[in-house]
Amino acid sequence: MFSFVTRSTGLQRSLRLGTCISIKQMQAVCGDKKRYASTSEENRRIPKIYTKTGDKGFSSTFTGERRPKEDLIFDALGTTDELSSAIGLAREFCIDSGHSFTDQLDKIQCVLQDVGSNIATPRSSARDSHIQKTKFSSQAVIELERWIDSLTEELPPLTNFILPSGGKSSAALHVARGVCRRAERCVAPIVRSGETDPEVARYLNRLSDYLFTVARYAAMKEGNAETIYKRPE
Ligand SMILES: Nc1ncnc2c1ncn2[C@@H]1O[C@H](COP(=O)(O)OP(=O)(O)OP(=O)(O)O)[C@@H](O)[C@H]1O
Repeated sequence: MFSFVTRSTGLQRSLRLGTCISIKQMQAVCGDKKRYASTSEENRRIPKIYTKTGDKGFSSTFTGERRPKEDLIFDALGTTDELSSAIGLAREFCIDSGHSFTDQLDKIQCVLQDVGSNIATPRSSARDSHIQKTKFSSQAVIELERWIDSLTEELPPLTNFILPSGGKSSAALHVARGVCRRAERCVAPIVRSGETDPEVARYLNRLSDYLFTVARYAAMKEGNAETIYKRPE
């Protein structure tokens, strides 16, 4: 028999994964949205954000496995979350400056939710249904490449090493780029061990190039000079 309690608990866990909730996954956990919407008043009570189940230094993957919090999976999941937060902050500066590319940053934050879903579903404990629901599409990499190429067409060629600079939007995008490269380092070992989809690593690798390019683009559009590396005297 369908047990909403079990599914609701799963949804709460999924929602608390933070980086790994997507509509696809919510529907996966809830069965479907209609079913979720038609639950009784009692079941619709707002759940507490804390379950205390993580207090002893262990947490759950989306496949239901318990692992220590220092596990490579949580490291990669947490760093992807930091990356999305860094992009979110940069996006706020970019909106204030009226940049045209903020919808790209929105889209990237959504894709990073899917990256989180993939990471939170280690292949060694995933069932076929988990794998299908959290499959990461290579389409997102192609889209990033298109954006990079189009922004690059407007930029003057790079002739020097530039330092993170060029105004608040640009500098914040460089911070996000640094976090992206850290996320890439965290993901590398879990891709190598077969736990995570290699497309996730490709996406993060391309995303740091996008963030570098869009940081330069933001500086250019705002008329801000980028600081050029000079050998210290
Ligand atoms: N420190 C962490 N860094 C990255 N990911 C984490 C961390 N702790 C938990 N997670 C992942 O994020 C999800 C949501 O985090 P949450 O803090 O709610 O988990 P928890 O600590 O196990 O539970 P609770 O906070 O209710 O005791 C977890 O199910 C787990 O997959």
